[in-house]
Amino acid sequence: MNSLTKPVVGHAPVRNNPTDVILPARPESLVMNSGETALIVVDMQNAYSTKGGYLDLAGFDVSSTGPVIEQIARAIEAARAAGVQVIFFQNGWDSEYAEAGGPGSPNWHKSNALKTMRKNPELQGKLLAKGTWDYDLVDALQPQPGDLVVPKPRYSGFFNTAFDSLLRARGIRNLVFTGIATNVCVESTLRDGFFLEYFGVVLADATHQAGPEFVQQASLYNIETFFGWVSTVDDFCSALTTSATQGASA
Ligand SMILES: C/C(=C/NC(N)=O)C(=O)O
Repeated sequence: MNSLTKPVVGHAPVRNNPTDVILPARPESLVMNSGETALIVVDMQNAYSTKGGYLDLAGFDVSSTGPVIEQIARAIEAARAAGVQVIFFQNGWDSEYAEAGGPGSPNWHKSNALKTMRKNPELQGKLLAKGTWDYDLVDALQPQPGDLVVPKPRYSGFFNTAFDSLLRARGIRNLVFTGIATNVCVESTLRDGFFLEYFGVVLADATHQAGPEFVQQASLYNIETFFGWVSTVDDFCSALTTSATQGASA
């Protein structure tokens, strides 16, 4: 049975409107109204995808993030053309790292960015601090008018941010995730969204893990099996194009 012959689920489970999109996904296809859907671009900053950025300096492999950036650019273009809200997350803290928390915060102990700076004092102030190259979104993925940018201080984009309010004010119920890292901020945000009744889908080929390849597979397994759905950039782009064509001829 392929994904299209499986049951179709979603917030709008009957396709009754030209702006409804059927997105092939695992474990089953989803019906999503494009006006109730946002494309989420998680932390596509130099820190997470560029050589010389935080993840690279902390010893994680970022050598294959180039194709992921290209896939995200395709998804963004298709979303903008279809009127799907694009939301960029940007992870990090103020230049004094007050928002990162001190020793009283588990974040201070677990953040590999903070640990890398403590081990290499010459890097102090350079990693994930607002206003630095490391914090900046990569050149190839820049917000345009109409997109939203949400700064976030922890792995989950729902924590201490305006994200949930921005979504609820716009009637958005479906979150289509891209970005880095699948197993950290993407999965954390998708999981929190699940608890808040959002339908979360990850475009697997527009994401990249922090760590060995098996954590990418583990995250996708977790999402497909417990928290949401898994699709691809090709399927997302074709679903939006098909819906636009049908809307135009309706
Ligand atoms: C490891 C890590 C991941 N962040 C993310 N954007 O998924 C971090 O921020 O330390």
